[in-house]
Amino acid sequence: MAKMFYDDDANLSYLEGKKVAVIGYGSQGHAQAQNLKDSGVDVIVGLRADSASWAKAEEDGLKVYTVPEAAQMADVIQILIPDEKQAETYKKEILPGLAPGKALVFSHGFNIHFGQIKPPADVDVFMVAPKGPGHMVRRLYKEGIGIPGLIAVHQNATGKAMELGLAYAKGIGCTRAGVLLTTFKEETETDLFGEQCVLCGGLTELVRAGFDTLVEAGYQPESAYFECLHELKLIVDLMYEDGIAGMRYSISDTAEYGDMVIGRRIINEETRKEMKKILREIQDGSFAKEWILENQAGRPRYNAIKRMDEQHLVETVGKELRSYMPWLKRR
Ligand SMILES: NC(=O)C1=CN([C@@H]2O[C@H](COP(=O)(O)OP(=O)(O)OC[C@H]3O[C@@H](n4cnc5c(N)ncnc54)[C@H](OP(=O)(O)O)[C@@H]3O)[C@@H](O)[C@H]2O)C=CC1
Ligand SMILES: CC[C@](O)(C(C)=O)C(=O)O
Ligand SMILES: [Mg+2]
Ligand SMILES: [Mg+2]
Repeated sequence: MAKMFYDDDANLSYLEGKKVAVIGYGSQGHAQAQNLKDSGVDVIVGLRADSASWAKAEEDGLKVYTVPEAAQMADVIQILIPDEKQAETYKKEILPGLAPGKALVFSHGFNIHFGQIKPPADVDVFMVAPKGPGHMVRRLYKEGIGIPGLIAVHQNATGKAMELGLAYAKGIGCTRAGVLLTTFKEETETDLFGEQCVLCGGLTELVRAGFDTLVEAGYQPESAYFECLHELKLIVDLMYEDGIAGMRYSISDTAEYGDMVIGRRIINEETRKEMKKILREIQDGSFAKEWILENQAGRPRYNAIKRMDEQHLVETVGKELRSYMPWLKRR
């Protein structure tokens, strides 16, 4: 039976008298640091001395230090810089600031699970992983809404790692929606699988393929954009609120028949077989190895595909259409 934790299961007092350093002020860093601050936690931010984010974090009312200073000062150190940069920064700038009884925190298990970071045995190591993008972690917290999270303890040196982790999860708003007890292995593997096959890779490729098919058949790109990208959010909102069956309640019977019968031709046995293969590559470490090597080589594949995708017609048409929708929130 899955173990879930909610607001009443978490006590912020475990963070009382402790200083939390959030290392990095990107997607998750800015969200978690500000949510913790608004929850009354004593939080500082650790950045590179020449960081472009330094002034932004200060404007947001946070005290900023270099990474080694923040690691030295804090009792709880949350590493929120990109996964591929964490191991080096940890070794050079965070490890020297660790001391027995301190806590090291992650929002994704990549570096612990794949053995890139091996913390000393006398510190707590836990993960609080929001199941949502950082900008939504912040936006929804301000609206009084929570984003679900995962919690896992890798090392419990103090005997209080779980309590501290739950306090942290409450501080960033996750216990409002529910925090699931998991392991670093389960979080790492499911998170990588989800972002590759469904949430990001599967979705963006599906949108572009649908858009391209319509445009190549001579339909207006604007029509293809509304159909394959814009309306996706509205359909997903219904699934988010009420599941797949709930979404089907709102669409026409014609759409529902197409959903049930034609959808299976798009995501077919071959696709499911490929998903299983991708999962195996995540589980056996091949994907992690590939990503680490891609970074060591200066990201040639990442940069080339990113450049190409940014120039796709779906982006240029979408940019123009969205400029007439002033209600769309800007990051
Ligand atoms: N993005 C998300 O929504 C989610 C992310 N996660 C996990 O959270 C962690 C952080 O991811 P994310 O928020 O996307 O990261 P970002 O790419 O947004 O992090 C950028 C921040 O990291 C800083 N940074 C980059 N390199 C260094 C370095 N060498 N030394 C110091 N600071 C550095 C940047 O500094 P500067 O400002 O100077 O450029 C910036 O502040 C990862 O483990 C990720 O898997 C988990 C759930 C969701
Ligand atoms: C879906 C991508 C994600 O796993 C996330 C926002 O949860 C990430 O790594 O950014
Ligand atoms: Mg991820
Ligand atoms: Mg994720």
